[in-house]
Amino acid sequence: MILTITQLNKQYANGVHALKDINLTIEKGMFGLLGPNGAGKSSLMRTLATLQEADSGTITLGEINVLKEKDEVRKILGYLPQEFGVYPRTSATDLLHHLAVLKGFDQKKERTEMVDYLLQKVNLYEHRKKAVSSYSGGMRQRFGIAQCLIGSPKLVIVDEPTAGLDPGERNRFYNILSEIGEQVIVILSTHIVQDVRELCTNMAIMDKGMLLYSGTTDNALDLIKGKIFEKRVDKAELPQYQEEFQIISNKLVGGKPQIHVFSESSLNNGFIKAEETLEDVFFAKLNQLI
Ligand SMILES: Nc1ncnc2c1ncn2[C@@H]1O[C@H](COP(=O)(O)OP(=O)(O)OP(=O)(O)O)[C@@H](O)[C@H]1O
Repeated sequence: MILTITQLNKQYANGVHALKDINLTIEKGMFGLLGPNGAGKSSLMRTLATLQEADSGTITLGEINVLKEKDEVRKILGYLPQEFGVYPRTSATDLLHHLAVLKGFDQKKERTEMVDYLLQKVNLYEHRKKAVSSYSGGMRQRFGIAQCLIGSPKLVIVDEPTAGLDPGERNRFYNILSEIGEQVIVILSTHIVQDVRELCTNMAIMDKGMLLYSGTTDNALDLIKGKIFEKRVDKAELPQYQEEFQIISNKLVGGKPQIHVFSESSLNNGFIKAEETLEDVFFAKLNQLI
């Protein structure tokens, strides 16, 4: 099944043009959608999840016209929004049963098998009787994945799923997601570049409602190959470097700024060639250097 987005536009009543002529084709596997805050990622995700209307354009998922046949989409959609509410004092098992009933699973035996399977899949089976509202952030996100897998969706959308998770929980979450990505389309919307590098073969970069890149993560890295140089500098020297060079990132390493500079030609004076990262591509694209 292939998801095809064509000339998609959305402008909110306050005038913000959140989606500008978006064209994107997404196949089975993990797809990373990267963009800074306000780029339009959630607007796109919500439109795909049939939760809001577009002004113009088309979206097809296999044979389904997503913008028109919303019920058909919902049958094969799993959506994990940025924030999801849970009922207080309701156990994971009860909540999954409740959500499965809402999705039309009215046979208790079949539903119980599915709920148990999902709880095992996300490693929450031993915590199934605890209230979801008492779960840690990571457990809650794993529960979120379980609820979005009810009914074996063909399209899974997860919006900023790893914010606030510690490294161990993030890894567990990654592993579950990439397993799902072997079978269906998974769209991971995030501003965390590392999430995309580790999980996704294909990706897109969005900013201010526009699509700046779509393709493989490897091809994205090729765009800046040999053009990124790094140097550790003193804090006081930073403004001077900012004036002289195209600094695309600036991180503290051992308390000293380490700058990444984009340059078409080789740089000397203490600069060394950096190993290109997706973060460099991201910032180079946002700064319209490539
Ligand atoms: N319902 C709305 N009404 C008006 N403007 C909105 C609405 N939802 C989003 N926006 C605006 O549209 C733009 C895109 O927002 P969106 O939430 O899609 O971006 P995002 O990339 O998901 O950002 P974030 O990571 O912060 O959620 C922003 O400028 C935002 O303020």
